[in-house]
Amino acid sequence: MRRTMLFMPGNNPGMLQDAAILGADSIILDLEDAVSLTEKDSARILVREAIKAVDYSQVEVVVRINPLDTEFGPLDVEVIARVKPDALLVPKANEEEIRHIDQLLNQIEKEAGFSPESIKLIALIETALGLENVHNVIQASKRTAGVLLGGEDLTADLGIQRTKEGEEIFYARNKIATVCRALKIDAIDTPFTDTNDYEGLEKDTAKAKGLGLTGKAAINPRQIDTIHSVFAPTEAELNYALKVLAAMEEAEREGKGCYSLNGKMIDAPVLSRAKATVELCRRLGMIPSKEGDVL
Ligand SMILES: CC(C)(COP(=O)(O)OP(=O)(O)OC[C@H]1O[C@@H](n2cnc3c(N)ncnc32)[C@H](O)[C@@H]1OP(=O)(O)O)[C@@H](O)C(=O)NCCC(=O)NCCSC(=O)C[C@@](O)(CC(=O)O)C(=O)O
Ligand SMILES: [Mg+2]
Repeated sequence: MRRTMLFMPGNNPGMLQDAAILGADSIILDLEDAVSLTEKDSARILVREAIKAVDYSQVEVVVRINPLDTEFGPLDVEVIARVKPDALLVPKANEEEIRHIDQLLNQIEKEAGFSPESIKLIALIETALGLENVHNVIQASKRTAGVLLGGEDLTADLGIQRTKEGEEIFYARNKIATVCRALKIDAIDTPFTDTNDYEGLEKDTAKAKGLGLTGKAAINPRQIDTIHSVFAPTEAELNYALKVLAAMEEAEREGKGCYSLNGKMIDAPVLSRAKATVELCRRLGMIPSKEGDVL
């Protein structure tokens, strides 16, 4: 699961050291915008050494590289891929760049003796062109495991203002959620940048979830619990899903093909949503995982 992907500057040793125990599903060790030009080389070395030395087995380790057309990008791929992070996050992703990185990784994996395609890619969609081409961007590599929406850069590219309400990124969220769902990969929402506004974060996360995004980037550990709680089904949703499944079992016992719950017909989409809710609750440990324990 990638409910939370926590960004941290790749030049901050303290943050890299503690990153595994903060509770995020993924951590993004950033070599791009959070690191100044003068620190790019030292940050790359620090991130490489952290991946070698720190026990990150509890979290997914993602490294945001610099674009390949900068002097830093190619070296980021070369140096970081050799220590086998779980994934690289590709900023301002476009088709060509994803294809090129895929080829570089093929070569490195072969030389290093890693399994083919063991290093995944996450495409950071933060340009108008990337958004319009998102389907092709994803399909440029079989490694693409998710898309992350970059709201700040995208709105800058569109020449519009970024607001807390986020109406201006409705289309981007919608498009990314739909394409990712169609291609069965994760759709991660842009970070909420006011780290002290928990209510705003909760509303923003709920909006993204409501449109079909499957997780959200974070920029501070204090944001993790709020995001996780929004992405967890509520008690009411779980109870309803359990009732739907119980009604289905009863209908099956009675040989009925069609049945209702509290007067509402239960059809295939309702059933499949109920199964997905129960499955998610099991994965989150909200209910026991053994089949039959609950129903
Ligand atoms: C925001 C702030 C400065 C606040 O600092 P504060 O000091 O007030 O935080 P406090 O809460 O007081 O910290 C309490 C304790 O947590 C530790 N701690 C804090 N943050 C932590 C963290 N992230 N990871 C691990 N540990 C952390 C801290 O070290 C301290 O530890 P300790 O001293 O031991 O108690 C800080 O969080 C921070 O730097 N965040 C990351 C910023 C970043 O990576 N930005 C770039 C990526 S986004 C981006 O690029 C998006 C996009 O691509 C997309 C688009 O386009 O939209 C774009 O282009 O924009
Ligand atoms: Mg950005």
